[in-house]
Amino acid sequence: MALVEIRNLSKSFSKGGEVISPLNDVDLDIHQGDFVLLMGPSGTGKSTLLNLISGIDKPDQGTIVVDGVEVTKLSRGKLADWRAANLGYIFQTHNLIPVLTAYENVELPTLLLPLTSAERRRRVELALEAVGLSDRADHYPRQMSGGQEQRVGIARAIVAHPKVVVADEPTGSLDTKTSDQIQILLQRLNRELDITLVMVTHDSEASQIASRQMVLNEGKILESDSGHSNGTHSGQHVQLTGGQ
Ligand SMILES: Nc1ncnc2c1ncn2[C@@H]1O[C@H](COP(=O)(O)OP(=O)(O)OP(=O)(O)O)[C@@H](O)[C@H]1O
Repeated sequence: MALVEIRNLSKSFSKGGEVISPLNDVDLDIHQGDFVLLMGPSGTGKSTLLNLISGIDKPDQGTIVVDGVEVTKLSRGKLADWRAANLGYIFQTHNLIPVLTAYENVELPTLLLPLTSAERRRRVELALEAVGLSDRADHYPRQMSGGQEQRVGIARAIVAHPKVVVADEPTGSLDTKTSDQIQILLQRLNRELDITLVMVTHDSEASQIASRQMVLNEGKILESDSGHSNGTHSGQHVQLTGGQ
């Protein structure tokens, strides 16, 4: 069984008296450990698909099942709980809270989970370590570079140990060098922590780091076979579980 099963998914919007249908009867299976790249021209529904997978928006038709839970059926209240425990979201602009430190920004999502304070601290420390920012825990966003801020955004997305992490153009606001570093970090998190990732990008070079590559156009998803196989990584392994 796939980790994410999308069936007959359709979504339309009314815009200026016109109906736009970015997703039209879409089927897609995403498996545990996949790193899916979602590409396509502007306005073709890539963000719409991420918002449906993460339960931020509801489809007009179709179902999304994540690890056996039909997300498209959950009530608003249940969706918030489900999202806190199962879904990580990496934004293009990291959306960090400026008056909180890196540690506090990463800790935020864990406050919604039933964790002891010791377990919460352990998870935040491991997430910061996974993105290479343990030494910046007490820094505020204004004291960090754009790349470091995005690392905090990534730590925040993985701290709850979500089943799926979606990323909407996570390198879209970064320079080429920083963007490459963030992509390599995402690849490591995918390979070493087995984090399932769905990433929207306009950067065709990102096909180097993903295991599957898809293009969304005219309401449909087409998968190309140019993604890289998700082999075992031989480098030093990071971990989110603290070895337990
Ligand atoms: N809430 C909304 N109300 C009306 N139209 C919407 C809404 N959300 C998205 N759309 C429209 O749906 C289409 C798909 O939008 P979406 O943001 O998913 O595209 P995208 O592929 O992510 O684009 P980009 O690459 O530019 O970010 C666009 O025409 C957009 O204007």
